Amino acid sequence: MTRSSLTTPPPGAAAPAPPPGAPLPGAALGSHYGHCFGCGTEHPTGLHLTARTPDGATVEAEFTVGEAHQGAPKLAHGGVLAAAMDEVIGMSVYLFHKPYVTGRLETDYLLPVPVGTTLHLRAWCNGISGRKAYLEAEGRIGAPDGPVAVRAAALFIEVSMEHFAEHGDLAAIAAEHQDFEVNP
Ligand SMILES: CCCCCCCC/C=C\CCCCCCCC(=O)SCCNC(=O)CCNC(=O)[C@H](O)C(C)(C)COP(=O)(O)OP(=O)(O)OC[C@H]1O[C@@H](n2cnc3c(N)ncnc32)[C@H](O)[C@@H]1OP(=O)(O)O
Repeated sequence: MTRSSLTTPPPGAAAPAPPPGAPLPGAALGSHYGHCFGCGTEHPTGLHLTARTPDGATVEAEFTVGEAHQGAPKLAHGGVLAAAMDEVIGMSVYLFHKPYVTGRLETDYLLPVPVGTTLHLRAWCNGISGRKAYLEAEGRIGAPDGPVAVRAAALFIEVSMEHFAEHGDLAAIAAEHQDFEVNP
């Protein structure tokens, strides 16, 4: 992965162990919000990612490229692929049960991804330092060990739940998100 210093963890930044109550190895992760473009089941043209954690520390998901996701004819739009990376990375940092948002997302596009392709996504954390989480993801064509089409490195920043309250309904977020303390 070609990455900048901004998405490279500083020396000594390690990924913490999942906290008590974090999803167990093998657990499905579900959608964090029905209208989310990445994982929402109510979104008409979203990515509809379904994810699980094989080991409690990484996230795996699949995304099948549809007609609604084209950039060039019959090829996935690069921004849509970046959204898939953003989503699966967001799910992986959510394993630590704190709210984070994307600060920076760097993406390498290695292969074109045709409509109809199922991308096998994987994301993991390379380290956390203060409010900054350093994460990485890849998308492989057709199978978990297929050719790598997309790679991403990201810096996510921990925020308070009030970050979401300014524009959204915190009570509704809390109702969907039993895992998060609204007033920690
Ligand atoms: C819906 C409800 C959900 C509720 C619960 C969540 C559960 C989730 C579960 C499952 C997730 C599934 C996946 C979700 C979807 C994927 C995630 C997205 O797409 S998120 C949307 C896109 N991102 C934004 O909209 C951020 C917009 N930006 C901001 O709000 C601010 O800029 C923010 C919060 C990122 C930082 O602002 P500051 O004021 O809090 O903090 P400052 O001091 O500026 O930064 C802190 C440190 O981070 C560095 N930093 C910040 N941004 C940086 C950047 N872009 N590049 C490099 N460094 C950056 C700064 O230099 C600073 O570092 P130094 O402490 O000084 O060392």
